[in-house]
Amino acid sequence: MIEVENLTKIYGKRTAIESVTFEARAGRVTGLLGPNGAGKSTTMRILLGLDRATSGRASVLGSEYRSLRRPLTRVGAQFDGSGAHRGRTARAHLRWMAASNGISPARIPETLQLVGLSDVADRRVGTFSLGMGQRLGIAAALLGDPEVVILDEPMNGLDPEGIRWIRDLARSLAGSGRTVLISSHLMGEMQSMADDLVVMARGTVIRAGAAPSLVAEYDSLEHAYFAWTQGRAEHAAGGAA
Ligand SMILES: Nc1ncnc2c1ncn2[C@@H]1O[C@H](COP(=O)(O)OP(=O)(O)OP(=O)(O)O)[C@@H](O)[C@H]1O
Repeated sequence: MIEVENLTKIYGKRTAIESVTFEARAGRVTGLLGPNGAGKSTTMRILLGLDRATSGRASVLGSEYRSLRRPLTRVGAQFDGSGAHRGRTARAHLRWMAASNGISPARIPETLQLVGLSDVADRRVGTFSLGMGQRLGIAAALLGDPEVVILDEPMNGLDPEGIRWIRDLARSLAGSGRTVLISSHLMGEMQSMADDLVVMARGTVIRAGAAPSLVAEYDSLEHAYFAWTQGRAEHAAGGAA
């Protein structure tokens, strides 16, 4: 369970997010959507204790992330690719993460298998494709077998097979009772993956709720998304002057 309540973050004179409120529930995939600059990453960073809120509250499993004990066994997050050192192998990266978080080494081969990296586990991360790097980031998120999984643009750089894999993974994580929060710009994928949606624009939540009812009056999530966010992107799309 993720609860975000009246969350506001101000950087200098810039309000990145304002009074953001939503929940992501256990057993469901919650899709976080919004144009560039909407505040999705800021919200996720605060949820993960990587940044402090100016005001408001963000809790995971009933506590602030920073106060969770052995957080990687409670909350797994993939943010900005894998974050692994380029000179390390995938296995060594996971070994280091497991050792520094009290996670059983037995989880390393299991997780490598789960993300499809067993065959390249002993290659240096610097030789990985974008998609392999994404898979390693997801492996790190799942290593501690957490109850809450947060994925920021996990489909970036993945081929169609990889995208389908993420969709199935998200569904199976939610199917086993986990809370899954995913941000993405891929509307077709979000439509087939998300039970609930949180749509942000210019730092605020403009729609939140069960995906089927939010999208009901539109042909697709993509149509709905454009109707909701029209004129609310931080930067207007370039056109002829
Ligand atoms: N460290 C920072 N200092 C100043 N402004 C920031 C900082 N981080 C984010 N912002 C601003 O806060 C707003 C929200 O940015 P954020 O990265 O959270 O959006 P986003 O929805 O994740 O966008 P994207 O889809 O491009 O990743 C933007 O206007 C951004 O410029």
